[in-house]
Amino acid sequence: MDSSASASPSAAAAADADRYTYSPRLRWQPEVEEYFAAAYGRERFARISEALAHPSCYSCIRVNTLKSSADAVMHKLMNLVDQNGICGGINDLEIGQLNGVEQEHEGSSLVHKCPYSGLENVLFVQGSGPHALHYDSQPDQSIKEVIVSRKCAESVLRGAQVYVPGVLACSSHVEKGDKVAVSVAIEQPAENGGWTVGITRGTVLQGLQSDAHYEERKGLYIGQGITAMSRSGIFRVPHGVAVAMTERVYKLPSFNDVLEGEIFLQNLPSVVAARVLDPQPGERILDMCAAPGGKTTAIAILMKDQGEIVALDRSHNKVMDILKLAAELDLNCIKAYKLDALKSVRKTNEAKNIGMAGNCATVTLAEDPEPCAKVDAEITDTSEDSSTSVVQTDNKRPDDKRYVSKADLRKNLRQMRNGPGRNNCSGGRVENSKGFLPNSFDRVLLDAPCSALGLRPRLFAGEETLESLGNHAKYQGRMFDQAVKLVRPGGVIVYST
Ligand SMILES: C[S@@+](CC[C@H](N)C(=O)[O-])C[C@H]1O[C@@H](n2cnc3c(N)ncnc32)[C@H](O)[C@@H]1O
Repeated sequence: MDSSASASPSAAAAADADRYTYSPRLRWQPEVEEYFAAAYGRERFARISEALAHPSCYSCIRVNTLKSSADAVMHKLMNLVDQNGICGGINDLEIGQLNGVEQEHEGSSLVHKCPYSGLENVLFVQGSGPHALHYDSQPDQSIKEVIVSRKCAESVLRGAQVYVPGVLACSSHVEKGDKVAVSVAIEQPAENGGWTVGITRGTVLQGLQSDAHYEERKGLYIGQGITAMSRSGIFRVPHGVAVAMTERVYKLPSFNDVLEGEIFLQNLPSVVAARVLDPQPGERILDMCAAPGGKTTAIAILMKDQGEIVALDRSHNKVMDILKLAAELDLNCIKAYKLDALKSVRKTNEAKNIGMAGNCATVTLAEDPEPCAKVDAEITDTSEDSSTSVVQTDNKRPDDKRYVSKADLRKNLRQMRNGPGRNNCSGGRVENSKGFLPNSFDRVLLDAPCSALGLRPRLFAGEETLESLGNHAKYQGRMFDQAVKLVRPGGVIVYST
């Protein structure tokens, strides 16, 4: 490289070996680091912190047992590994090293059944890493490079390709088909006491020490790949693969479009949460923070798609995600609604006023000619208390767009008695819910939103302060109060985070 041109070849090689490695150090707010070091012990927290910056070396797959069996899927996955190497191009030699012996069939050694009782629907597919990589360069030429965002790098470490929006900077003169080293730009302390990435998208790299964040990227190389477009293309087109990874620090299975509808990639603790809830066919279940629906669909499958799962999320688009996933897995017992879980207990006097027998007053009716998303926006924008503004109509002006007539409410009630009909399918629509009566669910899953500090790999943890961590706990506590009210006496609540 230019920067080491004046050094001896062996010194330059040593500097390169040091530079082109993956040895990230997770950054925390100093107060948070101190807090955890005191809580866990300094050494243990250092180990936790180091482990968080690396991905898990296996993928966990939940089988949709309504469509297939664990044995059948295991067989198919083994064949796929043998035929296509879904494990990101692990070659025979590495497979042999991974298992200590030369393997004739990769699949049988890489796909395993979960050994824990009650989790017979779970399979593990083994990946490998970290691998020490050799980054190629032409004699007398600097290595061509691409710098990606942290989020992009976290996905690449889990097996994804580099997509266009994730690229921050690129060497000059990169053409389609060039081999590039891929590194990641991570937030650094800023002068104002905050954090900054400090690279403007489109920055040109010269392979010099004067390049953007040259020093800081030492030890942050996640692999090597072939560019799928030129430098100008990467910064011109809105989407698509920018770099197809050929060598990775971590080789993990990629399940893009593999056995769609038959399998779902899910972390083991999430599978366990649904299992512990132990839902029974025919029951009424509430999943309070449900998107994108991983646990909701696990629950539906455990219930053999019989009964009712009410899946809530406060985000319109995320409710759409739940509906899409349910459709993909062919599950019909899931009803997803947009609702702030902090307001999921319906006020009982309101229910009496409108003679509600059930619990769900969907604001948007099947016959409503306006897309629900529009109604959502109106409600969210105009009222702090979005869940109550719609039905308390008596004091509303007739021209108020949020006004819902008694006829509408009666229609709504009829609809509830008769079932959701076509309105239950996604079709781009999302229904609002008014909340639910106390004691009205057999089981409640509260998978509360959290700091996500335990999600691996995590390359930066500086955004959380002690105050924000404390606030998560308060928010979670308020949700738990709602869950307690909604479960029937003798019912079950599972709290997971
Ligand atoms: C941990 S994720 C849930 C993951 C989900 N249970 C699964 O297994 O796929 C937390 C979810 O809570 C939602 N959320 C956050 N605050 C909420 C609130 N007040 N009411 C409803 N949903 C909320 C977020 O939109 C996010 O989708």
